Amino acid sequence: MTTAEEAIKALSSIKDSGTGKSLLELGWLDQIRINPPRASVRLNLPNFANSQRQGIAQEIRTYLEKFDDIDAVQIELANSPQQGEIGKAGHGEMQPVQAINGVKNIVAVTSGKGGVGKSTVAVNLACALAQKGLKVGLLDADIYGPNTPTMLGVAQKTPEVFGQGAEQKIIPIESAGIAMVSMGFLIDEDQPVIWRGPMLNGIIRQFLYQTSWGERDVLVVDMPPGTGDAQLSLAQAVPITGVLVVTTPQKVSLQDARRGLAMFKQMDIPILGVIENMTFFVTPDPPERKYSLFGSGGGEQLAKENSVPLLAQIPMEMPVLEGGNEGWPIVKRYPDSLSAKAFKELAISIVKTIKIN
Ligand SMILES: Nc1ncnc2c1ncn2[C@@H]1O[C@H](COP(=O)(O)OP(=O)(O)OP(=O)(O)O)[C@@H](O)[C@H]1O
Repeated sequence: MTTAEEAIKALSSIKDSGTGKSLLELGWLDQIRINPPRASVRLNLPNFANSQRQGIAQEIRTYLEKFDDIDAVQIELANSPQQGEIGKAGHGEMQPVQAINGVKNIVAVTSGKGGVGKSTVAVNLACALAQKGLKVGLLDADIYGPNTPTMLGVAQKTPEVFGQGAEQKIIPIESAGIAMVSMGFLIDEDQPVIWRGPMLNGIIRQFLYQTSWGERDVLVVDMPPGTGDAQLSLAQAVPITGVLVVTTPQKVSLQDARRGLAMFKQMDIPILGVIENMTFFVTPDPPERKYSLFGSGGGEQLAKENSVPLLAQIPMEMPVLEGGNEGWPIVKRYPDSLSAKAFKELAISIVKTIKIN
């Protein structure tokens, strides 16, 4: 007669497709009862693994039905305390955040509102960090506007994938000394995409764990704007070193940025600081004049309210936009411009804050 020990041994070869770790090791197999011809298994999956539920259940059935005396396998779901809760997923007592092998720091670039320059900041910060000799990765998790491939001039490329099943790995695209992967490589830019929570979870986890990142001092993550499933998925999956909140100076942008910042704060994830973009407009023709097109003081106010530093004020300059369109980030194209200098100073602050040598 099949024993519980034999069943556990058989099930120990089922792995989480994200980390490659066994379900037993992860504590996702909560209870196993063997009473031939019946067997029952209780799963205790964290929210982010819900997209794998059906696949895991199928694998459990396949393994247990191989025993001659078992022909009915029941799968139950444990009531996970994490269900639906925006809790202390990142740094508190809740299980399980899993680091990415070889990745020392994860910095998420976020904003409350779209179009404030989050991707521009993520790309230029990544470039400026790489220019300082750091090993940098960039994960573009912006499902609604994955435009970092365009900004880095690699929109036509497709990353290679090797291996099979849970062992599959994505090879990041190399550009400007950065290893990057993007939602933009997977979806058609011109087609609207409706992402449901579990799908989004699965894809973000694949990008995190099934990318061959190698050794990285920093992985910069360009988040979608807002406070949705993508933010939650990231926060529940990996230990985030800190978050950078991008805003423009005006009040309407600030209100959204406040919400974005509050979400990460609520999850106990450190806020590294605020970045104010488009602080003033610099005319392309001399004499150099500065125009505060969007008012002033917004970034400073947000930083003060939350007792975090205002890490950078990035001017609005035509070459930033041109560089973005042409796939040639400003820190590389015009390293002496005011914006490039601001991005480089930002990189220095980040290196100091997260203590990378
Ligand atoms: N400092 C700047 N000076 C000039 N243009 C800028 C600046 N920052 C961003 N832009 C331009 O503004 C546009 C929006 O920027 P970006 O795509 O970085 O914003 P986003 O917040 O990531 O947007 P989304 O929410 O769509 O992802 C881009 O065309 C970009 O080149």
